[in-house]
Order: sequence, then C-alpha cells, then structure tokens
Amino acid sequence: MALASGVRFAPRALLRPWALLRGTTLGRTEPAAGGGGDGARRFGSQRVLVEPDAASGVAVMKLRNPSNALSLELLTELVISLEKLENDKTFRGIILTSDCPRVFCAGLDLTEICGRNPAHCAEYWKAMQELWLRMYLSSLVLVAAINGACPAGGCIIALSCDCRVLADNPKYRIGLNETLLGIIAPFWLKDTYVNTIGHRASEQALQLGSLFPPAEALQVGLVDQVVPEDQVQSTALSEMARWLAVPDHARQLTKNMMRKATADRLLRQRDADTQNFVSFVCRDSIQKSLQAYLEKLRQRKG
Ligand SMILES: CCCCC/C=C\C/C=C\C/C=C/C(=O)SCCNC(=O)CCNC(=O)[C@H](O)C(C)(C)COP(=O)(O)OP(=O)(O)OC[C@H]1O[C@@H](n2cnc3c(N)ncnc32)[C@H](O)[C@@H]1OP(=O)(O)O
Repeated sequence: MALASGVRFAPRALLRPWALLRGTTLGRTEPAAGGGGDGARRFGSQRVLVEPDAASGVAVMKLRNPSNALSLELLTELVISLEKLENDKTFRGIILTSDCPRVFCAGLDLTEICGRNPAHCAEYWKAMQELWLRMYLSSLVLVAAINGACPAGGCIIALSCDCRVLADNPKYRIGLNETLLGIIAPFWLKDTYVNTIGHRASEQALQLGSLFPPAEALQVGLVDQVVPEDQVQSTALSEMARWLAVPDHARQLTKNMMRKATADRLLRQRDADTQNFVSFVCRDSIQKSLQAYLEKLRQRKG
C-alpha cells in the first residue's frame, strides 16, 4: 500500500488492513438504492459507505460508525476507501458526509487512548496522521457536507477538505475544543487551523477551545457555506461542480503549492510527534481527565 508519507509508517492495522475488515463488505460492490446503471455501483465497508457516480466523477463517502468517533478501524477504512478512489481515474471528487443522525464526526475515539498501552496509542496516532496527510494532500477535490456536530478530530477531517458546507442547526458546532478536555492540538493541526482562519482567530479559538455555531463558523471562515439542513447535499454538489470546472492539473498543482509546506512539517517530525502524543496521553493526569470526560459523555446519554 502506497503511503502518503513514504516508508516510515507501518502501523499493524494498515499493513494488514483486510484483517480488520473481515466480515465486512469492503471491496464488494452492490447496486446503489434507486440506481442500477453504469456508475451506480456502491462499495464500502462496515464503517464507510461509498456511493460512486462514474458519470460525474464524484463519489459520496458516508461515515457510519457510532457517533463517527474515529476508531482505528474507521481511520483504516477511510484510508482504504480514499486510496481506492484516488487510484481510479474515473473519480475527480469526493463529498464526505455522515450517515449518523446529528453527528458529522465526534473526533478521536477516546476509547482508543483511554486505558490503552503506549504501543496502541502510537499505532492509533500514526493512523490519524496518515488519514490527515492523505486527505490534506489528496489530488481529488474533497467537499465536506457537514450534517452534524463536528468537534476536535471531526473538525480536523473537515479542515483537510477543500471546501466545507455546514447545516444551519445551532447544535451542529464546529471547532477545535481540545483545551477544554485538557489536551492540546498538535502543531500540524494548529497549522491547518491557521491556514484556514488566520493566526489571531486561531490563537483565540484554540486557547478558548471554541466550538462555533454555524453563523459564527461562517463569519470566521471556518466553513464556506451555511445552508438549511435539507440543502447540505445539493449545495455540496454545486460547490463540487464549481471546483471541478477548473482543469485538474492546474488545481492540483496549486493545492500542492498551498499545502505542501504544512504537510512536510509533519512528515519531517512524524516520529517525534507520535512520541509527544503517546507520552502526553499516557500521563496519569491526562488518563484521569479523559476517563472522567468519557464517563460524563456516557452519563449524559441516560
Ligand atoms: C504536545 C502534545 C500533543 C498531544 C496531543 C494530544 C491530543 C490530541 C489532540 C487533538 C486531536 C483531537 C482530539 C479529539 O478529537 S478528542 C475528542 C473530542 N470530541 C468531543 O469532545 C466530542 C464528544 N462527544 C460529544 O460531544 C457528543 O457525543 C456528540 C458528538 C455531540 C454527539 O452527541 P449525541 O447526543 O448525539 O451522542 P452521545 O453524546 O449520546 O454519544 C453517543 C455515544 O458515543 C460516545 N462518544 C461520543 N463521542 C465520543 C468520542 N469522541 N470518543 C468515544 N466515544 C464517544 C458516547 O460516550 C456515547 O456512547 P455510549 O456507549 O453511551 O452509546
């Protein structure tokens, strides 16, 4: 499997991705609902459903994990689906959205870093880096159709797209709220925020752990459009058409020019970034506060 980073990254899950997917439907195709003609074959896995439309060259990728928390399995399946579309010259763009009601993506799956050993945390963080690198540097146009809450790691996924359309629902807040959990956004995530909303706005939002409701997210430039919920998909398609109207080679080279330095910074320090993450999250104090946060989330449900 070709990796965005070259040769250094070899988490077990990605070296043996199919082992994780045993019993799932990844790689199988089936007719899309209401479809049946050329380009209407969907494929996917347990946690990622892909609805490709060969005629338009656009695939809709739907996340369908509980709360779309970024488990190791979800990260792995996302990378595999992305790679499959990248390698198929039929496709020029992906619309990324959620199949879970009210949640686009709940961010890191905290159960992957709570009570886990350092090796697991390292493997998990490398998978997170890999997904970000692949999405941020993708040659395809990525449009996020954000149809639910989008905190922290969910915001990372959205920020790595080229364009963001957010449903106008005050409960669907977006931002990097890490500090409120007692954790810190890594430098590459901070850089992505700065690239999107500027230095001062990022400084404020990161320190305060701001989660922006739709109107504020639009105002600060975190999303490109806010539309009624039932128009998120159609607006994402219109945005996609606008981006695909540009010749691919010119758009791709320009994207690379804009993003390469940010990605290279992580590529140069990937191992150190992993070590920082592991030593930070494995501290007793951080483990205790993550446990308490998870417990609060579970209780809130009842
Ligand atoms: C220098 C050193 C650098 C060190 C770097 C350190 C860290 C990395 C830093 C940054 C990277 C990114 C970090 C993150 O992403 S942390 C995660 C942040 N996410 C959140 O805070 C969101 C928490 N969830 C919610 O607010 C809500 O669940 C929701 C997403 C708004 C959805 O609300 P809803 O009411 O629809 O659902 P529930 O709350 O009932 O949740 C259902 C179910 O899901 C579980 N769950 C939710 N979120 C998570 C999660 N992130 N991880 C694991 N599990 C989650 C929740 O507990 C419920 O579970 P149950 O079993 O009860 O069904």
